[in-house]
Amino acid sequence: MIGYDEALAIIQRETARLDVHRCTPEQALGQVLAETVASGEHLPPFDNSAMDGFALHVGGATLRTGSEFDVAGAQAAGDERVQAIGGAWEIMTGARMPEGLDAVVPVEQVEVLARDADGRPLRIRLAADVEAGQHVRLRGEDVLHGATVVEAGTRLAPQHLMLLAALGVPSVAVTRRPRLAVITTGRELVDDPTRPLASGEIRNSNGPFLAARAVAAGADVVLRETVSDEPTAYLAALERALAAGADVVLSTGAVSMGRYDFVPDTLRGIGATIHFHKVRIRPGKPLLFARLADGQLYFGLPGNPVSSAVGLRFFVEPALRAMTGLAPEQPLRVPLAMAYRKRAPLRFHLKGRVEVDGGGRMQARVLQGQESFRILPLLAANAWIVVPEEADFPGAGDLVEVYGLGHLEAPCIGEVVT
Ligand SMILES: Nc1nc2c(c(=O)[nH]1)N[C@H]1C(S)=C(S)[C@@H](COP(=O)(O)OP(=O)(O)OC[C@H]3O[C@@H](n4cnc5c(N)ncnc54)[C@H](O)[C@@H]3O)O[C@H]1N2
Ligand code: MOO
Repeated sequence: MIGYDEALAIIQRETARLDVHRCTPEQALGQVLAETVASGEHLPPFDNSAMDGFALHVGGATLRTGSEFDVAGAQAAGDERVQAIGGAWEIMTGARMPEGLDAVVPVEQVEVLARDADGRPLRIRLAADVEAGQHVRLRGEDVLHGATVVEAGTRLAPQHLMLLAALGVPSVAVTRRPRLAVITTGRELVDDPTRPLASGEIRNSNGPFLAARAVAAGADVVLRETVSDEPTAYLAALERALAAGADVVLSTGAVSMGRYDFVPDTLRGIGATIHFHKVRIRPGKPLLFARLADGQLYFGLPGNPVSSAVGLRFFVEPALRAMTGLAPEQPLRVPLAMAYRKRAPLRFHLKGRVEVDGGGRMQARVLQGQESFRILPLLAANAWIVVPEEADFPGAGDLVEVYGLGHLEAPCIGEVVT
């Protein structure tokens, strides 16, 4: 049986970047940039005023309170380049600075001494000193033409769209979203919530969870089906998954030691390469990772609900990152709130809460109810706490690794709940 780091290295070795296409930045929201974007424009594109007021020429000295100026013209946002020859120019926020002027005095710091018949100011007196450069936003002050603004490997968020729009970037190169299929196995499973359970049946909770988590992880779910414990029914579902274009197929159940655990043998029978089966982790030890004959990745997740969640979070999500060009994750390291004794020399993935104590310090608390069939404690969890194989009894205050509930979500920080 291999350890987690070895398993992760195999997944990364076996995972290739998906193809790249160009689309508008808005269409690329949530996707990962495949090429670095450099600015083709200055931002701001011209020197402009940060205030409604009057533009002046200051030069090397300070213009003193009480100085008076005739108003030579007016500039509003959208007005084109204009040459100023002395005097004050009435100016609006965002308007292009008249050439030759280098400062703006806000309208609140000016006394208007005379106006024309339409109420436009003709002469002003300064009610405050004015320094060169004040309230002027310089061309290229935010972004210079040619500067790198978004690196390849960045997942585009709304703030990237704001900057790319400000710079007039019409299209970006992004890696397409991975397509994923979920096949839940087990003749005990019931998908219809209105159907009463017959003896021995349970409801399928892995299917809806994994499909929702896969979407939150940046994948498109192209198929979700439940099959009985019949290899033929399973193979038919797998064929439909591949026909739907899946890059990654997940199944739950039928990977352990039971008589109906048909997934490994059935995969071998269709020419899949099984890279590993069973990892030194809890929960989720019987996890299987394979490559199908046509190159698609296959994750056989154990059937217990939390085992399937751990399999998705710590095995499938790293593969989705590698497929889209996101760098491997870095966990937070947070002190444990209370000592935790592990019951086996395995790497543990624990339902946890990151909390802030009374002194404002972060702590990670292992929740009650760690068994892999227990779903309810997941609702109190805001993070996964990972305790490595070699640490058997980490004490209060020892640093442990903390991961968000999904790879695109930072761990939340909650209040201490007692
Ligand atoms: N003799 C051994 N038995 C088991 C071992 C072992 O090493 N030796 N490992 C245990 C561990 S750990 C796990 S995890 C499970 C994994 O079993 P399978 O992946 O083969 O899954 P199933 O047996 O089909 O189901 C396990 C469990 O999960 C429930 N289940 C399955 N699918 C769903 C679903 N879609 N929604 C909700 N619950 C589901 C299923 O009814 C079982 O209770 O094996 C242990 N046994
Ligand atoms: O490791 Mo199993 O995944 O304990 O439930």
